[in-house]
Amino acid sequence: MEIEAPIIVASAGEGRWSQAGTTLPVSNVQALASSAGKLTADKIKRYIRPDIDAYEVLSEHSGEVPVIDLGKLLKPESAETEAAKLRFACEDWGFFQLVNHGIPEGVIANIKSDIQKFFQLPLDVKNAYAQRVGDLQGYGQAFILSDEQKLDWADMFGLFSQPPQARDMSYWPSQPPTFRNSIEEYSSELTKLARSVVTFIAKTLDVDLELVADKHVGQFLRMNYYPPCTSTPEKVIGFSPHSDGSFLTILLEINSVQGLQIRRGGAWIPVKPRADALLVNVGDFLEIMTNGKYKSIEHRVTINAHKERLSISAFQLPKYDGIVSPILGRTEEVLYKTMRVEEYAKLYMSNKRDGKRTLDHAKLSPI
Ligand SMILES: O=C(O)CCC(=O)C(=O)O
Ligand SMILES: [Fe+2]
Repeated sequence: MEIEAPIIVASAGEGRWSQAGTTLPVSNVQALASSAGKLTADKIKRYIRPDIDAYEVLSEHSGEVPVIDLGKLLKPESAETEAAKLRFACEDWGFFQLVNHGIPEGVIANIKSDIQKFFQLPLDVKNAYAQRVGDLQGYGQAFILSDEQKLDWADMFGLFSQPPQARDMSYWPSQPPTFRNSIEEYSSELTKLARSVVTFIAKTLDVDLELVADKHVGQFLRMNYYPPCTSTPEKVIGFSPHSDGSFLTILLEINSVQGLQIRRGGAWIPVKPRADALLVNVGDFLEIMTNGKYKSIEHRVTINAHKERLSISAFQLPKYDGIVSPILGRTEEVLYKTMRVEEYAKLYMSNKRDGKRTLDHAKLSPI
């Protein structure tokens, strides 16, 4: 089996956002994982992370991730209490489970089923899709740690899906046959949902709604596939620690396999997947805009010895030629620089994703 094929990572669509990063050719991990017998020490070496245990994992707190009910935010009698919870979630956790989100069950079921089918396609078929969009560049997946190239145990496929006028479905895989339709429906539902969440977040900030809501204009969707790793799963990472280079991210955990962990108080808290929720997190741009009041929290994905894990991330993005500035810092000490979105995006793509490096660049006095 050919395992040195390029990773399924690509992006296309919304003009200049797609020029910010480069795709690095790395091995397809799903194929590598299924060649278990041939998974030699040498092959697995690039995936081993000696620092994986640097911080404690506190599983007993995994049920504490805040839960926000969109239905309650929409009802006048419960809106105020729920908005207070939303403010706390953004300030204190940077993450929340969104329930009663209103996305039709059928839309979720279709995207889940089609993404699972997509990753079951033969490697050469998936690679053909990746190569088709490859020259338009995308997210890389290799990390340079102490002179040695380290890789994440994941395959990814990502494309811009919004704004609608920039959406070109022909870049999306046409297999399974219902895939493009599922993506289109999910993407447009998510765009509506993101606007509503952004509006509620803006209300919690006590600033001109337009200042915040206008910042969210585009969406990048990325499917993530983490194969099981029968050899040393505890030393291999699915997704290196990072914070998201987005305004907000909305995550659907496709097959409810645990793996995502979020940084809190110097430890990692595993997130318990909830089939009835979407997981929302504050991204770097929102942290900058709120002058650090709302936190873009570091997170990572661990992997499983026996079960594959699938997810789809929807990054809500600001205008590429816009500016991001700490609008809430006017009456207090300003902690972040005013930056061009393009400048930040290029910095983000060029950095290894070890924690909050890119955000540190945006701080006036980096810690
Ligand atoms: O797969 C996950 O649960 C998280 C993926 C993630 O952190 C990302 O796409 O930025
Ligand atoms: Fe992330």
